[in-house]
Amino acid sequence: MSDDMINRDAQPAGKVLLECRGLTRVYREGPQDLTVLHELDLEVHAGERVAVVGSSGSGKTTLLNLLGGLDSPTAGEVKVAGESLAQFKEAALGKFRNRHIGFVYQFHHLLAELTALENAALPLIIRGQSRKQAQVRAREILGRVGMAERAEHKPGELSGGERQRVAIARSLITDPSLVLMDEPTGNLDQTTAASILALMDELARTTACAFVVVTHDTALAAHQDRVLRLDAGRLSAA
Ligand SMILES: Nc1ncnc2c1ncn2[C@@H]1O[C@H](COP(=O)(O)OP(=O)(O)OP(=O)(O)O)[C@@H](O)[C@H]1O
Repeated sequence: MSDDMINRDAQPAGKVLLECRGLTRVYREGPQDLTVLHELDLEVHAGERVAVVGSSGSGKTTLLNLLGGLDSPTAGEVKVAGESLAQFKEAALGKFRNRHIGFVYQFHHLLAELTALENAALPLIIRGQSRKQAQVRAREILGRVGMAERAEHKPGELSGGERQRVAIARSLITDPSLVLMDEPTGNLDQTTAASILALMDELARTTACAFVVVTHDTALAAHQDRVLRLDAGRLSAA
């Protein structure tokens, strides 16, 4: 058995980092209710990587938003690191997110007027670190996603894949315990996508960071420890 397989087998024994019980999201639009997630249960362990696949409109982004506290469930509960997200008021939730959760959005959400370095450093500055300290760490993490040479460029001067790599660096800079990714390799060529996968592997192994990755990329999904399919509001093994 390779070292890689030994590590993968060991991961589910880690503590439960993310827990959802009876998670339900109903959109009330006009006369008809749209139930996108229906009493969904999910557990993700520290160091585990889970892919969520499903057809367009099946509710993958809705699920990710609930897991990260960007949206509130109609019913049910999300716990991250043992804490129920529902207990937090907005400012406290923001702090909790900054401490525990990294996001990579489908559309990277970088700030246009900041350089790649400044964008990647931002979560640490929000957390109260000095600009200088934050930028040293940002330079390091940009190096890990192959973006050291482009650190001084603004998003408008970068390609789609380069912007995505900056967004990934920004999501990882706080050493989060949970990273939520919406189509992280959507814009990337195979080589860059492979380097992102390698980085995720290393982080899951060395920092016990857990990943929930929404994707249509079958190679990316197959690379995760578990693949779940979202269909008719429920999750099942794919
Ligand atoms: N704010 C909203 N109000 C009403 N309906 C919504 C809202 N957001 C999403 N929906 C609907 O909920 C369903 C799930 O949307 P969601 O974006 O979660 O799907 P998805 O699986 O991420 O899709 P895709 O793969 O196309 O990105 C869709 O039918 C969508 O139209």
